[in-house]
Amino acid sequence: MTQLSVKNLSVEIEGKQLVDAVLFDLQPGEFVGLVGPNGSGKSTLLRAIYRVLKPESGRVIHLGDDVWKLTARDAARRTAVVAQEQMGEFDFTVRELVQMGRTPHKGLLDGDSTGDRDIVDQCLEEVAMSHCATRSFLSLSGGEKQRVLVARALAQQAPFLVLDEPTNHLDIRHQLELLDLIRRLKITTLAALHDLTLAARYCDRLAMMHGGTLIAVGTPAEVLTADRIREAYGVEAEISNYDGRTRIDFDLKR
Ligand SMILES: Nc1ncnc2c1ncn2[C@@H]1O[C@H](COP(=O)(O)OP(=O)(O)OP(=O)(O)O)[C@@H](O)[C@H]1O
Repeated sequence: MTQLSVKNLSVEIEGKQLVDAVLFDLQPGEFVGLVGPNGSGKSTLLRAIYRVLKPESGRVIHLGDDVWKLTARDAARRTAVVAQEQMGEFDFTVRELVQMGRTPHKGLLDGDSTGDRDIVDQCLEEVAMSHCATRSFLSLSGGEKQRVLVARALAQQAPFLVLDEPTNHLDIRHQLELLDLIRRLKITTLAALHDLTLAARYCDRLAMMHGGTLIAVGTPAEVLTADRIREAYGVEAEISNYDGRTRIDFDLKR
């Protein structure tokens, strides 16, 4: 069964078409990278998928149900999100913040069970942040905050993960570790990514946006061609394959 179907999704804000009739499917366990230049509509598309921005038309079907018709609680059980503007202003400890990921699974008056605590511990461990469990979230560095937000999303144990530039703020080691973790967990994931080389290496498929439309969906090798990179990003690209890994050299001019 297809896990997620995005059907002719269009988003308009103040009369501007930001996402135009986007159509694609995600299969269970797939890691799909959403790529495209600044302002191409990646975050807007993701917001419509995780129910923050109501689409003008089209539908988002998750496991057979229209996500816009689910209750907020049901939606949170199905989709975990690491968004860009989620850093928050209220101060919690790292552990409290990750515990919030368990909320959709609990009743109004339920405390934290041992099971919940174990899940929180394990998620902090996954992102190598256990040593900061009692620290104030606001005192963390940008990259540490990002990893805690990933831990919170993992603690939600939703079958679908949406990440908006999850490697933002991360140093190279933590970028590799995070992408590796997502691959290992085999949760169906849609992630906006800027680094095309890393996207090619870790994603099963890529979806490329340009000017609000999806211009290509396919394997990294199918999507990342010099012509398409020129069309979307306005740069020249030389693509090579070294030991089965895609390498891309970029240039402003040929
Ligand atoms: N609330 C809004 N009102 C008006 N324009 C908006 C609004 N939100 C986004 N836009 C515009 O829509 C376009 C797409 O923005 P979006 O954030 O989806 O792009 P993106 O591909 O995620 O970009 P980036 O790579 O820079 O994060 C941009 O031109 C942006 O300025």
